[in-house]
Amino acid sequence: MTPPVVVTIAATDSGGGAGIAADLATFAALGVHGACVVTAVTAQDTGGVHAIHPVPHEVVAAQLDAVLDDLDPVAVKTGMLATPEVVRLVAERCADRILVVDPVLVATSGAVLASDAVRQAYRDALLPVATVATPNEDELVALGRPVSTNLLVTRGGDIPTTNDHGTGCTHSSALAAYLAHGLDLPTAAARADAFVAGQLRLGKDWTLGRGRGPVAHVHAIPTQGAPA
Ligand SMILES: Nc1ncnc2c1ncn2[C@@H]1O[C@H](COP(=O)(O)OP(=O)(O)OP(=O)(O)O)[C@@H](O)[C@H]1O
Ligand SMILES: Cc1ncc(CO)c(N)n1
Repeated sequence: MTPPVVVTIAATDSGGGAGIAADLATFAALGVHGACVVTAVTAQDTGGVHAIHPVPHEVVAAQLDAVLDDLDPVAVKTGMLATPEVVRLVAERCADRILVVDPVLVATSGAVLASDAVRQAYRDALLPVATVATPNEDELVALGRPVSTNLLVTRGGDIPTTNDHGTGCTHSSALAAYLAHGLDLPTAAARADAFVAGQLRLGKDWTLGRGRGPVAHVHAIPTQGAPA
């Protein structure tokens, strides 16, 4: 059976925990084909965000045109959009699809990932056309109320771990994947919570990097067959 297509519009994380890496790993795990539109390149590790380099607007638009035209994704998930122009572009081009907006404004590390103009564009243009938005509590405050869309406010959880970098991206991607498979919003939301919890449990004792490690993006680590 041909899998549904979901496109993530987001930035890279050189540490592999958040952003596009998290999104594509989650899509693959949940049986959807993932396409990706890269909005920015970040220099990032388990300690924080060191640099952000936005991709030129026309290159973002060209990626989005290519994917929408050829692969016809049933669902779109947005992560870090980097500029107000890209926020508006997504609102214009993707309003007729399942649209999961993770308004990436503030990372768990506290790093500020968006300007005031980006925030304003979310409020004016993108949130009103979203199927659902998944701000964390800091982002909800930053967006200000009221926001006119279905809101699924994310907040940590009860699994004790410091390996939680990328949980927000993983959660919103899982939500988009389950919606793409046809589940209703409450069921998709419950499954997305369970998926993230399972991945957090898998990686809770890992020692990757010196800071807040990535949420697990693998599924089972083979004990046999690795090169000696
Ligand atoms: N410690 C935890 N135990 C169980 N579930 C968790 C935990 N941390 C996160 N989650 C799940 O992941 C979802 C997203 O987490 P959170 O709100 O912390 O993301 P975030 O702040 O956007 O993360 P990031 O900026 O690192 O991507 C939560 O709503 C919850 O379902
Ligand atoms: C690229 C990227 N997207 C999203 C987040 C939010 O955690 C992050 N830290 N980095």
